[in-house]
Amino acid sequence: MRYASVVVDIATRALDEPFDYVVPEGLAGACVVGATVLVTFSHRHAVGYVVALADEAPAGVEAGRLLPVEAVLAAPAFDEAGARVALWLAREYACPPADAVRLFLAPGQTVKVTRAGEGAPWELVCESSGPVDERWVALGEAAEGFRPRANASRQRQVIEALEAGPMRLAELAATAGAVSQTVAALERRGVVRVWRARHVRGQGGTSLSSAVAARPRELTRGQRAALAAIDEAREAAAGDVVLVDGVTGSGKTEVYLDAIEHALAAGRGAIVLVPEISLTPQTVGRFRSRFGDEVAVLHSRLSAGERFDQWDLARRGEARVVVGARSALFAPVADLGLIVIDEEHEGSYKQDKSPRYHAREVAARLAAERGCALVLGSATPSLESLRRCEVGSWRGARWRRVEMRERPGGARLPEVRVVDMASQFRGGRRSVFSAPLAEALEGVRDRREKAVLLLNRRGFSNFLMCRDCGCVPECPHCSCALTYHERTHTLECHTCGRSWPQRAYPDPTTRCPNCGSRYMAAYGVGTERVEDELRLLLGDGVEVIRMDADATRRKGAHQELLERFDAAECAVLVGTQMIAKGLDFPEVTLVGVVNADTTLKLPDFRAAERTYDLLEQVAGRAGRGGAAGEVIIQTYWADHPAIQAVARHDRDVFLAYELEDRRDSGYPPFSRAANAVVWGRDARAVAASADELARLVREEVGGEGGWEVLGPTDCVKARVKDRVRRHVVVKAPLDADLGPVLSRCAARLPRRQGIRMALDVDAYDFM
Ligand SMILES: Nc1ncnc2c1ncn2[C@@H]1O[C@H](COP(=O)(O)OP(=O)(O)OP(=O)(O)O)[C@@H](O)[C@H]1O
Ligand SMILES: [Zn+2]
Ligand SMILES: [Zn+2]
Repeated sequence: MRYASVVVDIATRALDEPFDYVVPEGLAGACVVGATVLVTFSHRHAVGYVVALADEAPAGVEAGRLLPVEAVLAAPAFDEAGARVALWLAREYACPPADAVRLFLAPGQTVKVTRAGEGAPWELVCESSGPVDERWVALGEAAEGFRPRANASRQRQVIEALEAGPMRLAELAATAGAVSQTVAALERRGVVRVWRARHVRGQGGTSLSSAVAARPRELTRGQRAALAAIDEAREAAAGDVVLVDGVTGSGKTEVYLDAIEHALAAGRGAIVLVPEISLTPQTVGRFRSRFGDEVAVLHSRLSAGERFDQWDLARRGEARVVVGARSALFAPVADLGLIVIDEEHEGSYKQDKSPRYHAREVAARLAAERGCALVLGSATPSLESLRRCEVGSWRGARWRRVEMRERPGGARLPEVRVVDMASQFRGGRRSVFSAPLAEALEGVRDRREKAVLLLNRRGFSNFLMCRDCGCVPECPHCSCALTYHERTHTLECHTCGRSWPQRAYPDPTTRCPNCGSRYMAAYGVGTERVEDELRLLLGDGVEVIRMDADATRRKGAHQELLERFDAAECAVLVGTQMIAKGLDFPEVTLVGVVNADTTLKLPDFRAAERTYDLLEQVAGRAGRGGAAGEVIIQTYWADHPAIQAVARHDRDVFLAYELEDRRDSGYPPFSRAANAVVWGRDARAVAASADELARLVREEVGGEGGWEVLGPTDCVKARVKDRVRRHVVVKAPLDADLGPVLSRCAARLPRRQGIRMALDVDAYDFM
């Protein structure tokens, strides 16, 4: 007899353990680890996932009493190693095992057991995105004379992509986004042809020729050292970690490409994670031009069907390199040799909804389970990774750091100038641009070059402030400062999305809600104001491109703006955080940071680290080509170590200050920190639950060394969508079982109507 350990997936109940079932003779072939199965659980049908198999009945269980697996519903999506990682993830991040297992399932494939209503029969619903799309697309007869309308940018994108030759529809979608409707429209006019064909491997001749062309001339010394370390780690097959600590533009991506090539040559696959925002056609193109059809791409802008196709290419072994955002980590790449996480310091690798896992930590676990190497790359590594490399190991794996300090071809890091805005203001200057920055921008215009201007956070500092009492209007539902939008004269809440006409808030005469003063003035700057002042300063001869959350809301807009910037002769790109990452435009000679400080003042222990990362990354956009680059940082806190470190290209200036602070206050990387948030409409019930939770945790770990329970207190965002929020912050030693402790306490909490709770282990957001 075979026995299956099954994670049962029931929407209304968070079960925290797998359950055992008997595998009937007839299902023995199909009921393997990773399969989706139908079982009976507390007198009803339920979907489950097989996470382990055994030949003996589990200890302490009478085999005859076990229920059978009733049917196999879907082919396996993960193997034993995947199952072990899923169960570990659930424990580590205090989430139900079913949530963790679902990360590994085929995208868009859901199997549910539902019923129409109380008493109605249970029904099995299988939704799947179907088998791999074998459709091909090429330019058709009508392509010659066809001119897409000016606003049909998708059409233009599709046609441009196809000019290089026929493509699989799925591949086109992976580079250009969701295109099915565009392709259908073009097909009706004969501009493109679509046909079905079995994709045959090894006949994609085009990718091979470009592969040779794309190879760099010669690796730098740092690149060679990094590559050797990665090869060694992969061959050791023990989950070793290599941190590629390379200055901006030092050629980290080239190292990943070579390392993957070596892995493929050794018969092993690779997974590459990049932040969603950096997953542009350029980035994907670098991988495709090297590895052609071996590459599958996974990201959230694909339709469910397109994601399934890409995922299935990996499962069938046709694509051995998967490039994608966070969730690509769970792609079914057989014989994995390498996991690469680019920009490993990025906060977006922490998922902000359940399961609240951190891709870096899960990748380390996967690497250990699969016996592959983990490569972390960044110009500004996280303090956690730096610390582990200094210690030399973490959770049984070896961690080592390789430095790449030079840019290839002798390109130098840009000069950085810090401008003290307080003295600019005292000198009577009211513009958002200091004198040095204005002058530098004029220089860019006169020399017909390009500049990048960073505004720290969209509209964060662009709020109304009372000049008499300092009061800042807040959202009555979310207790955070309202953002002032000049164009529309509205005040907007960026937590819940509500907005008010400026004149209607707080009253028609725009008086201060606190003291009644009439001197309410817009404070700080938003991207729109910078855009306006820029046009005023530079006149018509310079293209000004604004890139912020508003300008990129539409699908594909982000990419179009970057292409406009690329194509322009002389241009300034103005934007928020999203312009700081990964842009590689050699003609950029000036980077200006309009307001470096806003993120420094956030109530979060990582505020200084985030500011340092952002400034160093954006500074790295300058001087990547032949011409020397210049960076100008405007700040009210010129002496802050985070800013001084960037000015001097010396990370140690920042580390010395920051590490001492973290050690003193007992925060990561010297400890772990979790955030438990309780929310609901009833403030008293919220308070009671939060109090109870804090008490339970204190009871369980109180007196143990290294543990500390803070709160409960109101969250910084104390109200969101009319829910009151309180939280408890728990600090624990590095080797503590933080997740299990919190789950146990949460399970003992008395249930209260309408009260919700989120446990965030190793949290990144404490607001
Ligand atoms: N050995 C080399 N010889 C010549 N050019 C190279 C070499 N390695 C990389 N390059 C080029 O240098 C530029 C920067 O390289 P790459 O994008 O890999 O750097 P990066 O470290 O990933 O940058 P960032 O930190 O900004 O993301 C690219 O245009 C790349 O093609
Ligand atoms: Zn006031
Ligand atoms: Zn709000």
